[in-house]
Order: sequence, then C-alpha cells, then structure tokens
Amino acid sequence: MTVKVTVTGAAGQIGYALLFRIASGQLLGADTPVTLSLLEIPQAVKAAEGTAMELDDCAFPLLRGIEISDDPAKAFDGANVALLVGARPRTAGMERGDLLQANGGIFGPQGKAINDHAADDIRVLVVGNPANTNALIARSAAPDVPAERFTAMTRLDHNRALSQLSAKLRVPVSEIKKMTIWGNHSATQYPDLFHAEVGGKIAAEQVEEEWLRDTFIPTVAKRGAAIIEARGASSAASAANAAVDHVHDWVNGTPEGDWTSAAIPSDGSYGVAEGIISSFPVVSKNGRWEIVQGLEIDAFSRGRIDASVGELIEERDAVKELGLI
Ligand SMILES: NC(=O)C1=CN([C@@H]2O[C@H](COP(=O)(O)OP(=O)(O)OC[C@H]3O[C@@H](n4cnc5c(N)ncnc54)[C@H](O)[C@@H]3O)[C@@H](O)[C@H]2O)C=CC1
Ligand SMILES: O=C([O-])CC(=O)C(=O)O
Repeated sequence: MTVKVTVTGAAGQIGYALLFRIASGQLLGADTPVTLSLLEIPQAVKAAEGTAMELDDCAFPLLRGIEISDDPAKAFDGANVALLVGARPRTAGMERGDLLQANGGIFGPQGKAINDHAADDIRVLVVGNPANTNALIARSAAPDVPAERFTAMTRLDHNRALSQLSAKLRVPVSEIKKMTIWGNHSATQYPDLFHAEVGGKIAAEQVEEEWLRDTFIPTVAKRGAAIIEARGASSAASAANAAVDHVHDWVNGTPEGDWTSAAIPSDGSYGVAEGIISSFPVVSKNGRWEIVQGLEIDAFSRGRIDASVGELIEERDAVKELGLI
C-alpha cells in the first residue's frame, strides 16, 4: 500500500533536507511506496514546486506522486503520516503570548484538518517550535483522533546527547543504550545519564559529576542555539534526520534492549501532568509508543524533570488562557 506523507513547511530548510530522505525510502523502509503531500503558505508554493521538480529529477523508485497545496484540508486528505514542520518563528520584539497566538493560528486549523480529512491510522510528528505546545494545540483541535497519535520531536536532542557522550567516553554511539530526554524541547530539557548505559554500565558512573552537570546537560540543551550562532540558521539536516528516526521507529519498532526519546501525551507516568506532551523514555511496539516504566528517579533528576515539566504546564496554561486549547 502507498503511504501518504504530508509535510508542512515543505519549502523551508528542514523540508529541503527531509523530503528527499522520505522519497528515497528512509522514513518507512525500502518496501513502502510513498506519495508526498507538500503544504505551504501561498507565497512559498512556487518554491515548493521547485523542490518537487528536483524530487522528480531523482527518479526515486518508491515515490508514487507529489501533491502541493496551500489548503490544509487538501494536503491532509487521506494522510497516513503528517510531519508538521512549518511554524511561526519568534521575531524581534515578539512576546511569548504573540508567538503562541501566531502558532495557534497554524496548528489549530491543521489539527482540525487532520481530524476531518486524514486516514484513520494518521500519525503526527510536530517539529515546528514550540514543538510540544504546538502538538498540544493540534491535538486538542482533533478530538476524533486518538491523542497518542500526536507527538513532538525530541529525537534531535536525544541524538545530540548520544553524540556528546560518545565523544566524551570515546565509544561508538552504537555502544550507548537507554538514553533519555525528559520534558520540553527547550533549554529546560533534561538529558538523563542515570539510566543510560555504556557497555552495560550506567553512564553517569563513567563521567565526572561536574562534566555531567556543567558541560553535558547545558551543551545538549543549548545545542540548537549554538548551531544558530555558528551556521547563521537553525539546525536543518540534523532536524530532518531526527524526524526520520522518530517516524521510522514509531512505525517499525525500537530495537530490543534499548529505548529512545519522544514527546508524547502524558498518562501521568513519573508524576508528569496528564495530557501535556512531554518527552519520556519510550519504546515503540506494534506501531504504538509506550513509556518505559519503573525507572528510579533520584532527587537530582526529579528536580530537573519537574523544572522542564513546569515550563510545559506554563505553556499549556498560556494557550488555554488564549483560548487555543
Ligand atoms: N523540534 C526540533 O528539534 C527542531 C525544531 N525546529 C523548528 O522547525 C521549524 C521549521 O524550521 P525551518 O525549516 O528551518 O524553518 P524555515 O523558516 O526554513 O521553513 C519554515 C517553512 O514553513 C512554512 N510555513 C509557515 N507557516 C506555514 C503554514 N501555516 N503552513 C504551511 N507552511 C508554513 C514557511 O513558508 C517556510 O517555508 C521551526 O519552527 C524551527 O524552530 C528546528 C530544528 C529542530
Ligand atoms: O531553536 C530552533 O529553532 C532550532 C531548534 O529547535 C533546535 O535546533 O533544537
């Protein structure tokens, strides 16, 4: 069966890195043909058409069609996977309320269009920032879609954490298991080394406490800003790569003996307020994310998780106040 993948913000820089990977089969696997649906704002439709021409020119055997639209109802019609990348970035002088309001104007209507038009098995990954709260807005506009189908991306943070630890311990990334990002995709996120394992032993016991606290956590949490500083533009290829990883694992399952990180609607596990879209340690089984249960959380981790979850609760309360959820 051909899978329809809708990508919003398709003419943006993440879109440009993402679409070719989807069309080449890396999102869903080498046996799954795909149709791409590109959603853009009217001013960017022409640029999306240019990207579509380039996709054609790759002659990808799995790519069975490309649709381009500025109408969410059309773009999400029959969609099986939705990658919500396009968002309103914060610009100079913009207050947080303005940012949330502007994004509410994007993610509310897109959530409703998904509710009304997408396929029954729709899976949604929100990449556009503030990703967790944009996912919450979209989810609340889609009451007929099971809440668990709305997720937000913390896989880039997860991959950044793997890479930093790999460099520190001089081990290949493949030797690191059970990394976790908790909370919000923001500077308050908590990359957790107390459950991560390297060579079967707890990672936190293999690094200095100061490095963990003063280097590792802030480097991972502020990596997005460091990339903007260095590149003059935010992460694009690495963000697209993380989106591919997230959906690939969601559909195909996580490897035995390991887990990953994804922001999914909380069921109250680990004291995280029910309903907010928070990052957890997760496994994917039979096409569904499940939160890894039974981890012991010490006082240090508790404080960090609570701080990030506190920020998510503030964002939720702010969008509630604005009538966006
Ligand atoms: N969760 C994560 O780990 C990461 C999230 N991001 C976020 O991803 C988002 C996209 O980043 P870039 O591609 O670099 O931005 P970009 O500015 O290059 O592209 C965004 C695209 O979205 C389009 N767009 C805006 N409103 C739209 C709407 N209502 N419907 C459809 N398309 C719309 C714009 O026309 C533009 O082409 C940003 O919000 C960025 O902060 C970026 C990196 C990592
Ligand atoms: O701040 C941004 O736009 C980019 C971002 O989320 C990241 O790189 O983690």
